[in-house]
Amino acid sequence: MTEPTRRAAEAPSALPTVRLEGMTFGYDGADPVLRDVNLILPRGSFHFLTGASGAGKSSLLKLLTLSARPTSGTLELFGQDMGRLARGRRPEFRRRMGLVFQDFRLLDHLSAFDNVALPLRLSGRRADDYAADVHEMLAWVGLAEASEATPPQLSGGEKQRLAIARAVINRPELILADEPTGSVDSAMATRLLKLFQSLNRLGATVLIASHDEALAARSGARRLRLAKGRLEASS
Ligand SMILES: Nc1ncnc2c1ncn2[C@@H]1O[C@H](COP(=O)(O)OP(=O)(O)OP(=O)(O)O)[C@@H](O)[C@H]1O
Repeated sequence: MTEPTRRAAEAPSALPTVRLEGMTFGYDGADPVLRDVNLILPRGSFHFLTGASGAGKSSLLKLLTLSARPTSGTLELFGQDMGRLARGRRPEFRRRMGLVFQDFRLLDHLSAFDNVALPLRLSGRRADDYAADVHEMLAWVGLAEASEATPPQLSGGEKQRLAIARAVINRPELILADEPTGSVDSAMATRLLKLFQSLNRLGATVLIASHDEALAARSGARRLRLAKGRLEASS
């Protein structure tokens, strides 16, 4: 099976895809779970974010996906200050991201094919134009035979692979993935890592949050580590 064929992303720009400065975040007035986080993800970079359970990895991703707002500090995405962004413009920025959630968030009433096709349909592409791309992506994540199955008919690992296929089908500029290999065996984890690496080579900025230190080490990606809400570069 060949790697997915994709057009190269836009030309690089000097502005980083993500810039966080002095960011602190706590849930509903509780003690901060993230403290004074400074982070720059240059355009086209690939980072792994590791850290113990409860360290704040998912919380950091929630901030980057605009699902939560920092208590203090600055968040810039694609060169724009999110603190000044009108609420109604958030979907516009989210559409530039491919999101892989820990709980998958698939649409149970749609087939695997239609789950993956959804972002393409929403962006106005026609079914006869995108069908081959969807089948190619399903094949890449090992779900060629399951295109008509609905998520409840799939195993945990298959759902995870489907969620990844849906997140990246639209060639997002920024891929944010929360434990994207937590439900698959190590051979599939390596295969999914290759998918993220090939999308990164085509220009996507990638941040993967994972417990899997061994996969992070094998990835060759830059490493970030959260410990008790504080971010440190680990290599
Ligand atoms: N919705 C919430 N409301 C209140 N506290 C929360 C909420 N979500 C997470 N927390 C708390 O924030 C802290 C960081 O949690 P978070 O889920 O970000 O960690 P994590 O590193 O992603 O953990 P894991 O690897 O287990 O997914 C934890 O102490 C957690 O209990």
